[in-house]
Amino acid sequence: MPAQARIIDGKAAAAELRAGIGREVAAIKAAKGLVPGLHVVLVGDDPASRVYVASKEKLAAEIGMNSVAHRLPAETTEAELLAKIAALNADDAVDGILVQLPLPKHIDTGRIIDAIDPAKDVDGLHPINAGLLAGGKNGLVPCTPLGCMLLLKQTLPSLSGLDAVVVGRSELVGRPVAQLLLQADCTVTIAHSRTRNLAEVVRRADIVVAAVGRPLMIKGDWLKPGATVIDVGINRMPDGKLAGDVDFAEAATVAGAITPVPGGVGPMTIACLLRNTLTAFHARRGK
Ligand SMILES: Nc1nc(=O)c2c([nH]1)NC[C@@H]1CN(c3ccc(C(=O)N[C@@H](CCC(=O)O)C(=O)O)cc3)C=[N+]21
Repeated sequence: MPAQARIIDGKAAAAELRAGIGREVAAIKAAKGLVPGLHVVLVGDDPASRVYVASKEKLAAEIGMNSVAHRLPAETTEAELLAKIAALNADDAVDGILVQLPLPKHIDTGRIIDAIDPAKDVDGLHPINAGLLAGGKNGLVPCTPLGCMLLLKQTLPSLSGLDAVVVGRSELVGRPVAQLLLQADCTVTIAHSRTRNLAEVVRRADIVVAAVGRPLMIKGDWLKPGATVIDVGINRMPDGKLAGDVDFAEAATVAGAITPVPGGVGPMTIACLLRNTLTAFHARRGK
């Protein structure tokens, strides 16, 4: 069967978003002589993390931000990482701090996230930012959920009243994207590994956000015809290729619109990280 769904071009949307941020960065530099600074902390040498951090560094530099990667050895202790974060918190030139996840097992991730100044938490993961989001008074909002919403808003004329099903309940994606969908007046269901009749639940959705980390889990016949599908999954397959959480080949024959992997949510995540860095800059020292 031929693909019918509109392919949502996250790569193009992200490039456009970055170009706009680049123009803002240039204007800030011209007017104030200040350069927003994004600092990414990477502990250890996970190959996937290395690639992501290099990509964040490159794209931040491309739009004229001050982009610094702090690469720490895998043996870095929790106390040493906390000291690094305290130094970045205290440095006025640092607008955004992102600690690349996952961290080595000997480090308590929650303790590290809690130590980041919420005003510099461009990942939006600090409990203060998560709490603000849950209350509908957004501080810094997690990048991937923000990217999902921008793609949805450019795809659909209105989100109000639509049935949205989020598959996955992670702190990084599932929970925050559900909050944003609720703010956009969707009727939101958060499904997860214990959900009964998952296919039936997903079939009710006008909007499906798949964020489970299980390759090709969501099949074409799980979808309501015409549904908008946002695939957050980025799974490395045995053949080396990337696949989403949605079976794209099947889903594209049923959905109204769908994000590809790669080229969908991933590039938007990084663009939204740059957006958040600018937001943090404005809130802290853009006044
Ligand atoms: N503190 C923290 N914040 C994160 O936001 C975070 C993190 N840790 N750890 C890892 C995950 C993963 N992540 C991705 C971002 C962009 C792409 C991306 O741009 N992907 C390209 C393909 C890249 C490729 O070819 O490998 C795409 O989907 O088109 C992927 C994955 C951010 N993460």
